[in-house]
Amino acid sequence: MLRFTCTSHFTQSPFLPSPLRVYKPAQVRTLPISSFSFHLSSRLASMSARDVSNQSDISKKTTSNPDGSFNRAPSSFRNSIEKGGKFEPATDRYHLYVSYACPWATRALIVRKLKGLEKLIPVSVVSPRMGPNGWPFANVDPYAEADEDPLYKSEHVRDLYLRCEPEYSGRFTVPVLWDKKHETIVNNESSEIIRIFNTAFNDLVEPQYASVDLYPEAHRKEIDELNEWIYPTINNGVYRSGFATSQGAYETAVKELFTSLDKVEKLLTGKDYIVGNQLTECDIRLWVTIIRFDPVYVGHFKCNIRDIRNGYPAINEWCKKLYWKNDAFKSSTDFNHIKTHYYYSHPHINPTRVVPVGPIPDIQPL
Ligand SMILES: N[C@@H](CCC(=O)N[C@@H](CS)C(=O)NCC(=O)O)C(=O)O
Repeated sequence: MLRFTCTSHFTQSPFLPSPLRVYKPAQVRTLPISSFSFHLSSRLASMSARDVSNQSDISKKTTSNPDGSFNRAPSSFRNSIEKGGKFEPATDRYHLYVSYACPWATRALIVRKLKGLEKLIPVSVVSPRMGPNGWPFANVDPYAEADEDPLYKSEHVRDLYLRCEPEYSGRFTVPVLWDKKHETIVNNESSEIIRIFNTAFNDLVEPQYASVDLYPEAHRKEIDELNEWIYPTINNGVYRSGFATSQGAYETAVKELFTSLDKVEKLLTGKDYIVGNQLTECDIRLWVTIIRFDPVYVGHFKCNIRDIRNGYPAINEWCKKLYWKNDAFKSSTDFNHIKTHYYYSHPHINPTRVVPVGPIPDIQPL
C-alpha cells in the first residue's frame, strides 16, 4: 500500500479563509490509443518506488474546512507592471513560468499569445508530475514538452519563490510572472497577470496586438458580474467537487457547478462569445475549465451529472470554435500534460495513478 507524506511546505501552507479558487495548458497531440498508453506507462515506469511513495497530495494541503469543503489560499505576489512603477514595461525583462496542465496558467498563456507578447515575455513549462517539492522542471523530471529553467536552472518552482523570499511559507503555484531585473516575482495571480498583459505592454507590441482589448470599458460591469459567479461555482467549482472530503460538501459543490453550467449554456446559445459580440477575458477564464472538463473533471473530480460534449451543445460548440479557429487556445493546450498531471498528482483521490484513455477524441472536431 502506498503511503503519502506531506513535506514541510505543505504543512506550513497558510490555509487562510479565502475566496474559493483554483487551476493550467500547450500543444495538442492526438495520439492513437497505443502510443498514448505507451507514452504514459513508460513515463510512469521510469519513476522509482521512492518517488511514488514520497508524492505529496495537493488535496491534503488545500482542503482544510471541518465540513470537508475545499478552500484555496489567496495568491501572495500582487504587483502590477506600469510606467513609473517598480516594475516598468520593458522588453527582455519578464519571464513567465507555467504548467500546461494548470487552467490558471493557461489563462496567462492564451492572453500572452493573443496580445503578441511571445517574444517580449518568454515562457518556461514545468513537468506535469507535481511531487513532494511541487512542480519540477525538466532537469529533475525530463517529461516531453517540459523545459528547464533558463534563468537559474531551478529544480522546482519552489526554488523561484524561495530565491526571492527565503521565508515564504505559502503555496508554490504557477503561473509565476518573474522580473529578471529585481530577481523577484511580480505577480502569481492569473486573473491579475491577464489584466497586466492586456494593457501594460501596448506601447511595445505591434498595433494589431495593442488594439486587442480583453477587458473593454463598455463591458467591464458585465464581465465582473460574470466572473463573480463563474469563478467560485465553475472554475473553482470543479475543484470544490473533486477535493471535497464529505458527501455533503461534494454534493453542494457539484450541484452549484451544474446549475452554473446550465446558466452558461443559455448565455451561449446562438452566440460565439459570452459577453457582447467579442472575445473577452470572460471567455478565456471559462474556457480553460471547459476544455479540461470531459478529459479530466468528469471522472477525476466526479463532475459527472453530464459531460460537455453530450450535455451542453452551445458550450461545446463555443469551446470547439475557440480551440480549432484560434491558435492562441489550441497552442496553449496539451492534453497529455493535462491528463497526466491530474491523475498523477492527486494520489489521495487516484492512488493507482492510472490515467484513463478516453474520452476519444480529447476534443471533438468542428
Ligand atoms: N491564484 C492562482 C492559483 C494558481 C494555482 O492554484 N495553481 C496550481 C496549479 S493548477 C498550483 O500551482 N498548485 C501548486 C500547489 O498548490 O502546490 C492563480 O489563479 O493564478
